[in-house]
Amino acid sequence: MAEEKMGFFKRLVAGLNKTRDNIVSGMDSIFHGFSKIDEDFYEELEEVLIMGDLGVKATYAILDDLRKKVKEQHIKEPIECRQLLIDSIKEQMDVGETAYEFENQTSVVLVIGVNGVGKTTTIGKLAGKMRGQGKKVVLAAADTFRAAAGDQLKEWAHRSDADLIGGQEGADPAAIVYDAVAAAKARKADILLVDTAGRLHNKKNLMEELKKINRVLEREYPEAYRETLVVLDATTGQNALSQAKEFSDVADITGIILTKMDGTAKGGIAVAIQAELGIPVKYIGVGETIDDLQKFDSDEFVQALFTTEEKKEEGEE
Ligand SMILES: Nc1nc2c(ncn2[C@@H]2O[C@H](COP(=O)(O)OP(=O)(O)OP(=O)(O)O)[C@@H](O)[C@H]2O)c(=O)[nH]1
Repeated sequence: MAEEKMGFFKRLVAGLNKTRDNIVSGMDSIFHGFSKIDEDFYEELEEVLIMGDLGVKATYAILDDLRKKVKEQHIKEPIECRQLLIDSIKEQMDVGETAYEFENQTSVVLVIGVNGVGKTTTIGKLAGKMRGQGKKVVLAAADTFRAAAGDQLKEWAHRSDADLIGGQEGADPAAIVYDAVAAAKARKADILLVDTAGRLHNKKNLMEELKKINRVLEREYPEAYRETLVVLDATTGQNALSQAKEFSDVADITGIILTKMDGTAKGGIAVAIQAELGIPVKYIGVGETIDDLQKFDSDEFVQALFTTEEKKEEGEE
């Protein structure tokens, strides 16, 4: 079947193959390998969850919850823990309903992320998505630190049919944002997407830069709905989690975009991010083309993760 014909769920199931091998296969062999629920059973589960990048905090919370339910419901068979564990992961990931309000009104979306995580590609995909909904999109190339960043964004602006402002290497990012706001207003844009730098090794400068940009936006564009998204590379696992933590120290993050979820074994990081930080993963990147950005739904994610070979057929509809 052609890739583009695959249903959303089936694509998600397929994209999570390596993560599934990493987490669910290990769990299933524990469920089948143990004849009773004892300390060794919990210890082995703990190892699988930690190795699966769910993070220490979420792992402990999930196992505490499992122990509680096993006791309360007088569970005796290890295999009965499978569904309890699925429910528990979903509960830990619960961050309430994820809002996408910026899609429905005049808005400014600041996009932050360190080099190489897929920030530029993601902004291009987002621009394409918004253009696809008939929206007028302006891109602000305010990541002026890296020489090629502006050129790369220009290419994506062309591909997604969005207007581009800025991109001059070494220019003041806040000045670019100022110009971009003027352009967005003049052209009656629905969405202004701002590509900002994310140099975590210099947190103080980053904080100052974001403050300056925020001041410009508050002053010049108070009517616009605000969103601040951090782009993280799922293949970096725990590193992505620590980047998310560091960024949340310097900015009011409203959502995460996890890139490269296609084919990574470290997709469990989505659990760690939502469970530990309470910040919603709003989109996942599932490939390199303009259409490879999907809205993220944690229940669906956990369901897809635990969909085994024989159950995949059901998910294809
Ligand atoms: N497989 C896959 N590749 C992706 C995804 N998102 C981005 N990439 C690739 O990751 C690489 C880095 O993406 P960029 O957009 O250049 O990354 P960046 O964060 O903008 O990095 P700089 O431009 O260096 O700041 C590119 O080769 C992209 O095609 C994704 O969801 N899946």
